[in-house]
Amino acid sequence: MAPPSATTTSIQVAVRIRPTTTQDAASIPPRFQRAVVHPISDTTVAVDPVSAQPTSAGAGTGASPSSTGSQKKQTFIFDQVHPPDSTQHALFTSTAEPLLNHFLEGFNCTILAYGQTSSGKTFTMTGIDLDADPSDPHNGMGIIPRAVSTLFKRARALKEERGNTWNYSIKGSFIEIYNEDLLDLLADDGTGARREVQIREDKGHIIWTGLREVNVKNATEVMGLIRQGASMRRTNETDMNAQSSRSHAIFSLTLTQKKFTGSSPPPRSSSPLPPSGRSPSRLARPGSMYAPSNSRVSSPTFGRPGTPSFSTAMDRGGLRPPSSLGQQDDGGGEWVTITSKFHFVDLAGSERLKRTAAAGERAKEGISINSGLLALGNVISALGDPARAKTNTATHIPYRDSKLTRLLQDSLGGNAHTLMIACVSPAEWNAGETVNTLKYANRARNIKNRVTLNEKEEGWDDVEWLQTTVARLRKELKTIKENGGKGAGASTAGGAEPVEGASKKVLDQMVQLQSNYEDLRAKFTDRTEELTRLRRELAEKQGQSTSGGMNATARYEEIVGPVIEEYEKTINAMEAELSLNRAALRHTNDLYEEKEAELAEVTEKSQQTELYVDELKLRVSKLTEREASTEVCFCLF
Ligand SMILES: Nc1ncnc2c1ncn2[C@@H]1O[C@H](COP(=O)(O)OP(=O)(O)OP(=O)(O)O)[C@@H](O)[C@H]1O
Repeated sequence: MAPPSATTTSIQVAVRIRPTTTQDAASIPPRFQRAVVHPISDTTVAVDPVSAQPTSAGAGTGASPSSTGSQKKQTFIFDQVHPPDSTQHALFTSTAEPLLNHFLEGFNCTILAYGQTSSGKTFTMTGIDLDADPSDPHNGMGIIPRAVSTLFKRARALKEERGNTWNYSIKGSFIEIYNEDLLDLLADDGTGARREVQIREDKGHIIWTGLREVNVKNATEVMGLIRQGASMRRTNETDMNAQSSRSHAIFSLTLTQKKFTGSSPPPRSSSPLPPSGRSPSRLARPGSMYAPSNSRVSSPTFGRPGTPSFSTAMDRGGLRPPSSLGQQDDGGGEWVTITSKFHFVDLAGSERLKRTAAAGERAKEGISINSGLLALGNVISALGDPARAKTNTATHIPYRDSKLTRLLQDSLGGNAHTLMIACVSPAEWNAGETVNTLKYANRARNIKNRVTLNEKEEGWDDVEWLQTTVARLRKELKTIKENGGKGAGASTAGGAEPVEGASKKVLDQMVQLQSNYEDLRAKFTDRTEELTRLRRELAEKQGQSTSGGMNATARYEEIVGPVIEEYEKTINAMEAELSLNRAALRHTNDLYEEKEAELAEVTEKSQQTELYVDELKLRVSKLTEREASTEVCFCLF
């Protein structure tokens, strides 16, 4: 269920009609080369009647044309229609650019290029002239490079405007689905082997695990990743496209923003990400901002559930030993993390195997591509079913029928602003596929997504943050120890060791608790996932039972029912244990604070003693001076 703050938004659909290409001239029989797809307005496209029923292939392909023909002109309405002469820049500004605003606000976004083989999907998403200037409106760069360049420009401007109350980091990943295998296009272990990526579901949200996410600092670095991934992607020559994509590819950007919510600006040292090259400050968190760039990670869940806030601890000075802070955090606020994902999806083209003259491996690829697209079509059909929208009933959506639909679950009917670009060829030869594409795209317009801001306060549920905090505290304790219990930067005369020892003990306890907490959470997630799966299967069986098979369903219920019950019990127990664990962590944190306060007190006393000693020393030297001058006077008399 979407959180109450979620808003409903429809999937936007833009159609792009590509111009006639030289490949068309070479591969399409001349009499079927005429353009039959025309924009009627900015939002309407028409497909002319295909009167002549082409029967022979010509052009040496030996294949049949795609269309069985239509005697009527067909028109379709979309959110946008782009004619063959629309430039890459114009397409970008009207489709991707507005989505970048949502992305920067913290919403997930997806752009999906859909269409038959050779309809211009890769040209639209990636384009050509990849070494050119992405801000130049005249070159052939596609949506991804332009979006990346714009994103960094905007992020830099925001940084300048907001100063140290806001920080960001960006990561890129690139995967492909090839023959139903999900592979990491950026994984490079030197062996040339491709790494598999897994899909998990956590409380209804899709998580991709095992993929390499690379920290990127500028558009040039992102372009490097795109080139690297594109070179790994399976492409091949078919009769219809000299460089046909044989896999579905998804390039993703993850934007992590840290926002300070206090009324007054946070102290410089509490900024989680230094603007440039500075080493992380002592309050830097979470670790992901500084994660080694080649780390293998799990993607963040979309719309993580609310967590008990850690703000109270932070407000009280939290885990910061005041003795080593050096400055006060009197901003009275807290850091909030906003994570958003932008998926750029370039699907492999739907194709008629006969027409692309596919055989052997090519045919296998084609079948796999088509089955993924078929599953996508079924998901779009189910989600876009007008009856479903009207009655608001929960229909079964067959996301699990393919890796592609599973991956895109959040983008289709889930938590994302999604734009589909339906790419079509203008030629009569392709009219059948074009009409199919337009029908699917039209149906996709009915799909409603529920978008919500992926915002969370740093807190007890944020393992990454807890880890960084513990690491930081350890470092600080070490500093205190090295300074002989004086605290970082303080000059005291010792006396803090016993308190420091106690403080360390509490900290160790906290680390232990945190690790237990993590284990427990992982188990909890697994059980919940299993339970969701069982429930869904049961619901499916129940759904099927209306069309017969009552006995089988009853038997299934008999078997699965107790298992579900058992899982529910375990999950309840785990939830209780998790909350106990959180309470223990909180309690330990309070203890830690107490010890830290004691340490600060001892440190302060030591400082006062030192001052007192200095004062005494001064008095002694003054007295000595006075005595000496008295002696001189005696001599004079
Ligand atoms: N808008 C356009 N302007 C100029 N050329 C285009 C345009 N769209 C596509 N093309 C050209 O058409 C050919 C096929 O395009 P592209 O490879 O992008 O198709 P595709 O849909 O990705 O195909 P596949 O599914 O087989 O990978 C390419 O040579 C491309 O440069």
